[in-house]
Amino acid sequence: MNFINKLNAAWAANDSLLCVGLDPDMDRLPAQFRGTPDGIFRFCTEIIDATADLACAFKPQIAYFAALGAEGQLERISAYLRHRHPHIPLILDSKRGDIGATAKQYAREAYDRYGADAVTVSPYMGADSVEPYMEWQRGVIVLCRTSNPGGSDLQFLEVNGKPLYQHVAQLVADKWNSNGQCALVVGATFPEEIRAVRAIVGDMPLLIPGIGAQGGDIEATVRAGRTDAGTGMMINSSRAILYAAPQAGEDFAQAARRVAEETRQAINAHR
Ligand SMILES: O=c1ccn([C@@H]2O[C@H](COP(=O)(O)O)[C@@H](O)[C@H]2O)c(=O)[nH]1
Repeated sequence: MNFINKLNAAWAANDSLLCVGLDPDMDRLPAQFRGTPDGIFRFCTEIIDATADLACAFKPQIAYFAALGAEGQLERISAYLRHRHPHIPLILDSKRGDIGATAKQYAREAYDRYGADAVTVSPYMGADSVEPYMEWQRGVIVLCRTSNPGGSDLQFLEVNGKPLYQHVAQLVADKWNSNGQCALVVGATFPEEIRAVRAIVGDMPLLIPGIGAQGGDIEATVRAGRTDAGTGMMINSSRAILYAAPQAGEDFAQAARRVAEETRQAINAHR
């Protein structure tokens, strides 16, 4: 099943637009997972099992694995997700961008090594830098209006009367999405920009990081980004779920589940 079909099915099956981010930070892992050879694998798979019926996608950010030399554990996490929860898409957040020959290797890394259903890419180097991803017939999620304040430095520059991020949205909608495999990253910290992007791209899915630890407003995000069908979004939360402070009697996975459920409900209240 291709990425968009799988995403549509997960939205419906779990009644969820919540994407659970997998950003394992060694300094914040529960003590039992630190300093062991497979601690990241065990932590992430417990989070996956605790939230798989509440999520429309999982999004590992590759830096958290690569920085620790834990790419092998990410491979095992991806295989685990495919085996145990095959209906939930895996989005590899790697934001690569390079010349075509190198992009071909990055695409292989994402789709073959990690078996990702979709991968985030930077549009900055243009069409030939994303073409190798398109050849795989999987999901390609292009950075458009990122959630960080510094994203405005370039993404808000006026070009021919409109901000650069809107040109990116238009380019992806008109040209790069010819096989219907694209999505865009737009931050929850910028709901007006979500609204503007939605108006440009129709029903194209949006990956929306920035709620939870970054403080984005869930209601404003959902109102701005929902499609007529009440879907169209993968609203990501990573740290707020992974490191939810356990309440009395809870363990870390139960706390993660509680926050994931609260977040899903908060999103669904405005769909
Ligand atoms: O514009 C962007 C693009 C990607 N991210 C990534 O999403 C998560 C957010 O984590 P939180 O803990 O929920 O803040 C993280 O992996 C970022 O690299 C983003 O935040 N903004």
